[in-house]
Amino acid sequence: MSGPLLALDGVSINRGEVPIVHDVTLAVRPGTITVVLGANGAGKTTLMDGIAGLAQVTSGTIQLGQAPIGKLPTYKRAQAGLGYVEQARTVFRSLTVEQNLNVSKAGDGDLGMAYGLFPELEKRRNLQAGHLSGGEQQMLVIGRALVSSPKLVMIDEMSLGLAPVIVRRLMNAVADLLQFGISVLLIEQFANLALDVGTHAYVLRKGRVVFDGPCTELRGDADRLHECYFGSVDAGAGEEGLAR
Ligand SMILES: Nc1ncnc2c1ncn2[C@@H]1O[C@H](COP(=O)(O)OP(=O)(O)OP(=O)(O)O)[C@@H](O)[C@H]1O
Repeated sequence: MSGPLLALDGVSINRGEVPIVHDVTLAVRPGTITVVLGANGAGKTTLMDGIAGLAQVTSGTIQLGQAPIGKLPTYKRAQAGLGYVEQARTVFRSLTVEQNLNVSKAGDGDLGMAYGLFPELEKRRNLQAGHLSGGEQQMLVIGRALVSSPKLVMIDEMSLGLAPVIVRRLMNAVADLLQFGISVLLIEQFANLALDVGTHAYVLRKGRVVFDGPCTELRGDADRLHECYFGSVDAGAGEEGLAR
């Protein structure tokens, strides 16, 4: 496929009656990790929720491959090949690892990719998910998104509350997804980690795209990143993610 796998054109999204995301045009090319960055409250999660059908898209178009998916219910977007790892790291605590994966399995999906990416999970397949560490629970949540063989996975802030060494392990796994033919749209609070694995980056500020370019343009350039996040006036709060 030569065109983008996921293409948004002029997309605006509301939360209830409140416009949050404005006129976003964005593309994820096949075989790439595309990164969405921005300060707290910039609208990153709302953007992903809109793509998944969990927040109201008020204008614009969303295409997955050749198919317009912007008016489909969430489960049909998932059937069309869209996986979504939401920010809340929710597992069924009393079910085993394998049962958690099977719950998410659609049709002839299988667990091979999840276990291939995270051998830790295969070793603990019969353990109740509530006994997993935070990092392993995040692996399980990502693994659940893989059992339906998605074309593209959106991952929202998988690093929340996890130690840096675990975050790096997860980032490596995200990079490995490309070998399974899965492209990624990644929201990450630790900008530099995301820019290390990503190909293309967008930065959102107040719901609008203020940067659209290769990750290499932002990698290691704290001043540029700061300006994208906060503009030249708002400098100050919420910079903890920029340093890592
Ligand atoms: N359910 C909701 N109802 C109304 N407003 C909401 C709702 N969810 C989020 N918002 C508001 O939308 C704005 C964008 O929030 P969103 O979670 O999309 O940003 P974000 O960039 O993902 O931030 P964070 O990094 O904090 O998750 C914020 O001002 C937030 O208060």
